[in-house]
This record gives sequence, C-alpha cells and structure tokens, in this order.
Amino acid sequence: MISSSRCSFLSNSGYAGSGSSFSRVQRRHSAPFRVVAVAPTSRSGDRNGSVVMDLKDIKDGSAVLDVENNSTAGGGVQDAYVEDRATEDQFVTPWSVSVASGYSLLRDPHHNKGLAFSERERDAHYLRGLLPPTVISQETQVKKMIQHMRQYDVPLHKYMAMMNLQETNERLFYKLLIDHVEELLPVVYTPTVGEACQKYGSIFLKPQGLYISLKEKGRIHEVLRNWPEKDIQVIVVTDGERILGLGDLGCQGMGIPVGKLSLYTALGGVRPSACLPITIDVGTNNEKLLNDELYIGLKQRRATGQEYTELIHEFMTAVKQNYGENVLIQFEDFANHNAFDLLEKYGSTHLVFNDDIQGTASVVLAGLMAALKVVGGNLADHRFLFLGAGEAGTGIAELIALETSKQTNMPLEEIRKNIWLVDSKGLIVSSRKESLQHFKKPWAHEHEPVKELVDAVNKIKPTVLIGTSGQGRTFTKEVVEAMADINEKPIILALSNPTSQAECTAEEAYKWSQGRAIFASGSPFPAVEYDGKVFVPGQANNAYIFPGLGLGLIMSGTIRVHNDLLLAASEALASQVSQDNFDKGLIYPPFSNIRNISAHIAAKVAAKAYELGLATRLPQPKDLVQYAHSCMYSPTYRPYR
Ligand SMILES: NC(=O)C1=CN([C@@H]2O[C@H](COP(=O)(O)OP(=O)(O)OC[C@H]3O[C@@H](n4cnc5c(N)ncnc54)[C@H](OP(=O)(O)O)[C@@H]3O)[C@@H](O)[C@H]2O)C=CC1
Ligand SMILES: CC(=O)C(=O)O
Ligand SMILES: [Mg+2]
Repeated sequence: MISSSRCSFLSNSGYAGSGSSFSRVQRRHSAPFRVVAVAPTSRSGDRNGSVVMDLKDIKDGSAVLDVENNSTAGGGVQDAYVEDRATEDQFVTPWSVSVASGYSLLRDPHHNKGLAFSERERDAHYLRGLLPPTVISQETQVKKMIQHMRQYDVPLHKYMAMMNLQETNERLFYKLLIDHVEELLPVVYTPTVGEACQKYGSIFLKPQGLYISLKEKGRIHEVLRNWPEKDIQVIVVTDGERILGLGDLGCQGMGIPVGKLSLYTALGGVRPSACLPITIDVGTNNEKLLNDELYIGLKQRRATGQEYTELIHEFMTAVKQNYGENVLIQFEDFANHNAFDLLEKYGSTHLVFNDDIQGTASVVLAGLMAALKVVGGNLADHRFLFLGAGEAGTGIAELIALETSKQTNMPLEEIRKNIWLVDSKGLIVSSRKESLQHFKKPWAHEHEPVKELVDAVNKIKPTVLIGTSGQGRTFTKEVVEAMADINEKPIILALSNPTSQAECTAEEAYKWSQGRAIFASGSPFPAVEYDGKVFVPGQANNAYIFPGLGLGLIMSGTIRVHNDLLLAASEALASQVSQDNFDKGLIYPPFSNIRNISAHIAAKVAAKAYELGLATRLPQPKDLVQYAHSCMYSPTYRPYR
C-alpha cells in the first residue's frame, strides 16, 4: 500500500495541458525561440511532423525570418513568412511561432486566461496593450459568462457559444461547466448536442477532434500522430451511424465524441489534453446528407464488410501502437450490427467499453437498485418489459440478469425469463428465434406473438417498463395507464434521446399514472406539478457512469473492462441517492454533486479491478476515494512564471 493518497500519474506539470506543444518548449521570453512550420513532411524529427527552423532575428517575441524579396501577388507588405508575396500558384509554408506569448498566448485555448492575466503576467508575457487594462478573477469571468449564456434563447446558440469558449479559453469553459453543470449539461450534451450534430455542416467553424476517413486507409498511424497530444488516456470514437435516436448522421456525429469527452473532464476529472475525440468516416446512408452541399463528410454510401472491418482493425491497432495498452477506447453511437461485434472482438485485446451497451446498463441498474428502496422487493421479484431490443435494451437486460443471478444464485437462463423485450416487429418470442439478430436470441421466450406494446404490457404485466426504442411518444396514454393499473408504483424509464425521441414526457408519465409513476428519462425534463405536488424527474443517462468508470480504470491502470466493474459502478451510483432525493421522486442523485459521485464510482471500480487482478498500477492506494479526488483535473488557472 502506498501511504500517500495523492495522484501519482496525472501530473499537471505547472501548466494546463502539459502534453501540449507549448509545454515542450521553454516558455520564458528570454529563452531561444523556434519557429515551427506546421508542414506535412518531417525534416527534423520534431513532433507533429513539424519543421524546426533557425531564426536570423527575434523581435518582441515574434520571429522574423531572413527571406528573399520575391515578386508579389497582392498584399505587397514586407511579410516575414512570404505568404503575401508569393504568387498565387507558389507554395507557401503555414508558419506559426511555437512559444505561447503575447498575441499567440491569447489565442491558445490551453493557456489563455483573458482578462484574468495578472499585471505581472501581462508584463512577463508581452500582453501589454493586447488586453483592456482591467484585471478580473476567474470567478468573475464565470459570473460574466453564465450571464452571457443566459442571454441566448435558442439552445443551439448556447451550444455554439460554449464551443467557442472551449476553443478560446479551455479552463474557463470547464470552470463554467462544472460550476453550472445542471444548467449547461443540456447544452453541451443531450438534447442540444443532437441538434448540433444534425446541423454540424452549417454551424461548423473550427474542426474539433480527429477525423479518420476511408481516404486515410493504410495511414491511420500517421494520422494519429498529427494530433498534438501524445499522452492520451481516453478516446471516444463513433462512426456516426446511430447518433442518439437520430439515426445515421455520418461525419457530423463528431459532436458526440466531443461532447462525451468534455464530460469526461468536467464530470470525471480526466484532464482535457488526455482526451481524444475521433470520428471514423466510412460514408453515410443518409440521403439528405449525401445531397447536402454543406455536408462535411465523405459523400458516398457506407463501406461495409471487409472494407469496414479492415479500417476499424487498422484503427484499433494504431491506437494501441501509439498510446499503449492502457488507453481506454469508448465506442459510442455505432449501429448495433457493428457495436456488439466490435465489443466482442476487441474486448480481449484492448481496454474497450461500449457506452450504449455497457454504460447505459450500469446507469439503469443503479436507478433500479435505488427505485427498489421505494417500491420494495428485490430484482428477482420484478418483471421487466423493454420497448427496443438493440444495444441499450439488451445491454440493460443482460446486466439486470447478471446482478439478479449474483443475488439469487439462480442460473442466468432462468432469470432471463422474467425479462421481455419488444422490437419493431413486436414481442420477442421463441417462434421468431431463427430470424433474430444474435443479441436478441437469449430473450426469445415461449409466448404467442404480440404486436402492440399496450397488449404486451397487459399480457406480461411488467413492474418496470423501459424505453430504448429511439421512437418518441411510444409510451402512449393507454400504455402508461395500463402500467398504473397493474402497479401501485410503476417504474417507467423513457431512455431515448434526444428529448424529441423520449418514449413519453415526464408530465405524461405523472399525469397518466395519477402521480404514482417512478420516472426517469435519458434527456432532462423540468419538474412537474401534479395534483398540488411537485415531481422532479431524474435523468437516467450513461453520463452518470462513464466519467467515473473511466477515471477508475485510468487511475488503477486497469487493462480490461469486466462486467463486475459495471456492477461496482452501479452500486456506487445507487449508494449516492439520499433520502432527500427519494422524497422528491428522484432515483438518481443530482448532477450538481457529480464530481464527488464520480470519485466514489471511480474508487469502487478501481477497488474491484484490484480485487480481480486487472489493475496494473501498484501498489493499491489506501484511500481510493481520496486518491480519485486527487487525480481529478481542476480548471482553476495556474500562475505563469
Ligand atoms: N439514456 C441513455 O443513457 C441512453 C439512451 N440511449 C437511447 O436509446 C435509443 C436506442 O439506442 P440503441 O439501443 O443503441 O439503438 P438500437 O438501434 O440498437 O436499438 C433500437 C431498438 O428499438 C427498436 N425499435 C425501433 N422502432 C421501434 C418501434 N416503433 N417499436 C418498437 N421497437 C422499435 C429496434 O427494433 P428492430 O431491432 O426491430 O429494428 C431496436 O431493437 C436511442 O434513442 C438512444 O439515444 C442509448 C444509450 C444510452
Ligand atoms: C446517451 C447516449 O449515449 C445515447 O443516447 O446514445
Ligand atoms: Mg450513445
């Protein structure tokens, strides 16, 4: 056991984003400057394939090269980098100065502090005159920014303002998000991120994340090396085929990995420079996008079969080569015909986690564990019916079965018989078994065919109804009323995202059950007043789980995800629900306390990983909760020397 509970691996060596290009070079203005050309070929062996050049002269923190006075093609200014004087068909080199000072410091999102630069820093870093004279604290900046955000009526405008802040001042972005998490989560995450993905082509200003398309086949290792950070701990990757409940958005799905990773940092404390959002572009089958001149992705139909498999395999191999065994790869919003196979294929060779299958399962199981404290009984006493038998539905069903089996010592096959699923063709029953996708087969029980959900409710008589269909308003009045007829306190979870795809609204669930439903949804709904009582609906979203789970895996150096780690995460989350939360009708704790919750989840996950021998960071810290806290990134500004 190590005596210290301080984080020993997530070093923030003085500056935010310690792996960034600016941290590798001397920052003081008296140090020798280098000019870096962000050129595609590598001459000097410098990182990123950059070309390092000697300078003839340095003036006021800016670099001046001795260049020949070529003929001009417009411009005519004595520009140092030849760009203005090159003829239009001549090649120019995209120069940038690689020391964060002065003007470039203000434009470096990792180090920019805006008006919070102190008087001393303004002198030391050539900022005089580049900022208005006032100096304000980060707290005041947060106050100012939240007022700014509240001025926008349109959620998408808030989203764009938040993305702009992330690209301008990363620490302020995270401080704002952490301090106002309940207000801003629906902006950077579901539901607004869904609309942002749908309109990504037209709102796209600056690229975020890394794009790997079929064009890069055979060169993925090289493409990964173009990313400026080397010390990557978490990758969230999508191929954009099932973005929330919005279908195939192709390359525009990038909003999802970007959003999920901002939650890894804000909710789970993984430092931003260790997070890498990736979109794999194999084309899209979305006709609207294929015909949209503003579409940013490959305009071709999706590659499938061997072409798809080879690209993904090259990607998985390159990730391990570049970042090692311990990098966590989170698969996000793949279509189910690929998602289960990828998880199965890479589960034994990589640290992979499918958020839609596993993260969703863990968060829902936690909600159920909490709900049973209100409703009574054990998992084995309840009967479950799902609308939707894909990644989320069958993932949740399997984890419920696993936990019930552990609690009762009954075989999984027996327990599964209490869990029923409906897909687009109706109730999954044994007569359909031959034609079912492999992940549905374990749920094909003996029963006559049933087409409609309301009939399935009346026949199966579930105590818990879970929506994972991606189809809005499918929990109709008849369905909710049937649940309320069967149960004193029906548990109804409308998990589909974004809000437009939720199986029912919070208001509908409370109204149609006469205020008796225990309700939670994937996207947030406001509180509802019914019959003089205020009901606060909870948010059953995997965002409760993946940041803490990820932190637990990273801080323990765990090399494989095991179902017991998901169960540990569920237990940790369920244990954070207080009596006060229950009194308000909540089965999840509020997001306002999420960093503390994530630390508890991380600690439980790490403890289980150590117990199973999956953790490689030894010795095991004594106090894992304290250790998790100490590993968390803080967005507070650092003083610059
Ligand atoms: N709250 C959360 O944390 C999470 C929420 N989700 C949400 O869950 C939804 C589903 O995701 P996922 O499971 O990955 O998607 P999948 O595509 O894997 O599964 C969707 C399932 O819904 C079924 N379905 C579609 N239309 C109907 C219908 N009209 N009636 C009955 N069943 C229908 C499909 O049937 P068939 O197989 O016959 O096509 C399929 O079984 C999405 O909206 C997603 O946003 C997902 C992950 C996490
Ligand atoms: C929340 C999530 O992962 C989804 O809706 O896909
Ligand atoms: Mg998802």
